[in-house]
Amino acid sequence: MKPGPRILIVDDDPGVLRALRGLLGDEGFTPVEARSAAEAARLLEAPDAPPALMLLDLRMPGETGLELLARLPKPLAVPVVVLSGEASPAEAVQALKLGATDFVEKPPSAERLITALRNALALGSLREERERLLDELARPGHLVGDSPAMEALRQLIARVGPSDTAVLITGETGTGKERVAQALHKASGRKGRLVAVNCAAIPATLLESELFGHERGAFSGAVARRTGRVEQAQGGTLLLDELGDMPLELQAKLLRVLETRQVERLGGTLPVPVDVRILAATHQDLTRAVKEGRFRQDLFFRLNVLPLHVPPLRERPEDLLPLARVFAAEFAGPRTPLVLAPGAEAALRAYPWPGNVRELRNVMERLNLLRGEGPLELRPDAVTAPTGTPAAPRATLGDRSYREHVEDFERELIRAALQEGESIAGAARLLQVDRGNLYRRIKALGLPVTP
Ligand SMILES: Nc1ncnc2c1ncn2[C@@H]1O[C@H](COP(=O)(O)OP(=O)(O)OP(=O)(O)O)[C@@H](O)[C@H]1O
Repeated sequence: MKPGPRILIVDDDPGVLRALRGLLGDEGFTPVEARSAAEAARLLEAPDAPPALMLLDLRMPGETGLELLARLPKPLAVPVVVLSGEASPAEAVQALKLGATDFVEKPPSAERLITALRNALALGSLREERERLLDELARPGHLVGDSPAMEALRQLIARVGPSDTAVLITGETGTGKERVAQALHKASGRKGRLVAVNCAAIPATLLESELFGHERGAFSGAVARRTGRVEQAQGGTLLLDELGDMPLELQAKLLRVLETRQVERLGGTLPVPVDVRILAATHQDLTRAVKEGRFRQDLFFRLNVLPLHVPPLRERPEDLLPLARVFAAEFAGPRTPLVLAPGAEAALRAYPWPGNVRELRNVMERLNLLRGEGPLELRPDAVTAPTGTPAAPRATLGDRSYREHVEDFERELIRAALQEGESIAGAARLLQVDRGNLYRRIKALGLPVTP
């Protein structure tokens, strides 16, 4: 039989140790004993068999339980249940503040003690699970997901990452193109930074100097010399996000940089050699843009050497739960597991996710904000609720705020403009607003960029 979890019992009283040893052994735990705080500290650090939990007496001669808790690194490496007896309630509260999970009065009732130990162990493994998930999310370029499509993407990234060739990353809005770019940069082993430029968010008039930099006095307002993003990515990777929105004349300049591997700052005379790997991302159909004369064919060929497509989330349902779990871990507190209500997984699969992974992340964030005490429960209505279909305006707000009503209206207006204008630039023209501002509103409202 597999030995049960190791419980480190810390008490100076041999009688108590003996009684606890018997009780815990009977319950299937593996007791380990320490008669002083110093001995406990040593056992906690044992690299081969660290205990799963520490049951700690507060009153001990020499270093007390509280003193030991105070000096252990935080967060505590193992859950701690304290035994308070002669110790005052104030000391027990102090122990909880120092990170103990629970306290049990001495002499403990067997039932109360075993429940406390089991709860603390369950909490400990939840914490570990959360740490693991957060770790997964924070690892730069790590792609979460169990679908065959994600696995294929990971393999492709490992293969093409180390080359210097340009990569064109395509996929709907929010599918994770930027995350794929981070993965490619990491796999490239290039020493420099990954610098991202969003070609749709920067006004067309500023994009050139943003990319290529300028010399002092190159234009009115150029009060100092500025290096462009291409140069900032020296030795690293430049991600041109929303490339389909780059104005035609800049496309020509970009092509020159790709061919000559040199940039010319605005107002500058000497070209600067650059060693930069170019990645481009777009949700647009560039072949169509080429046909319609909005995108240069030569640049398209140059960038399309290694096309990499990120499929929409609705085509890879196996990724839904792993992603939901990492986002739950990201937003919810350490004691909050994700609980799936009956029908929740089916609802996730049935929903078309027009905003893809970003939308799923928003759903998890909203769920966490609306949660009271208790677990983060994903119910089917979390995704089936109509998103932002505005009710006919009434003079009352109902259960929604003024701001939410206004945002609903804005969402519908922008959605319609995107549909009719066929791109952000087209929608901006229809609405007579600045393209960069419109782009930011689209993101803030959680709308898909794709018409
Ligand atoms: N496989 C994944 N694993 C973990 N996080 C992901 C994954 N895919 C997407 N995300 C997260 O979802 C969000 C949206 O992803 P990202 O910004 O990369 O999408 P995008 O395709 O570049 O969007 P856009 O077209 O709007 O620029 C980000 O918070 C990103 O970290």
